[in-house]
Amino acid sequence: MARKFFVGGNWKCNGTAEEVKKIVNTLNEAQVPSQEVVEVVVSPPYVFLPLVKSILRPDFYVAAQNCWVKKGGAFTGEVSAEMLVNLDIPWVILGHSERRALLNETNEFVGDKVAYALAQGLKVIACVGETLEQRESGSTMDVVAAQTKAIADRVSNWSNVVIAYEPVWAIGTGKVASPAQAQEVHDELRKWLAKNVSADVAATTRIIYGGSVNGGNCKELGGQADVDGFLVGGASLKPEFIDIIKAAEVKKSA
Ligand SMILES: O=C[C@H](O)COP(=O)(O)O
Repeated sequence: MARKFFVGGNWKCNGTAEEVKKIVNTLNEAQVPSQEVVEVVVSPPYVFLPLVKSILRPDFYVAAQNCWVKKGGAFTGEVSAEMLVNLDIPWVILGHSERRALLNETNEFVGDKVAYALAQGLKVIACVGETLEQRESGSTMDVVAAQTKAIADRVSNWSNVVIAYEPVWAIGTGKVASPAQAQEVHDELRKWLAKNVSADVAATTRIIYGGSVNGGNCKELGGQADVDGFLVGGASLKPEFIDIIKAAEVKKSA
């Protein structure tokens, strides 16, 4: 089964209601490849989820940027996976490096969240990636494997998981991984899945790249054999996000 190109826009903690409407209007008017070619998901801050869902074109989907690790209750400030399901929000981003670093989310905690969200029926964009220090010390694959293992230890059905490889040093820095660097890690990650999960999961799970993706570098990155799309931060707030969605065409002509 071919892996459908996936483009996610992570708006992080940005925007006013007016700005969000403007971004959605731009997306709604864009001519992009069909749903058969590319799956597009945008992830606004929590408070804007219902607004975005209500005005976004029907061939694009919404994602939350996080959710709680277990059933709701006395967890002030958290939003449960069940609430997202209740609002018909299909996707959630979990394990983003900003949350791992700023909110001390461990591999195990992220693994628990992924398993819980999937069990409630959400689809998950699970983020992994190494810091610059880890890359320079040669431990990129050990770090990414440990992050993925914490998920694999808790999840058996991978059909609703997209893995986002996001090297921390490339996020928001303008210092994008080279196509070869991205391909190398994606290939290693796929081999890790084949060895530790199954050949089928390795072949079918989409591994997308994130970190300073923009309208200029998306085609070459997207043309790599094991790069199945992108998780885009800064550029997803700009009209160039449409060019990034269109990069899905590189796989059609490959
Ligand atoms: O989730 C998205 C990533 O953190 C990438 O962000 P960026 O495109 O601004 O580097």
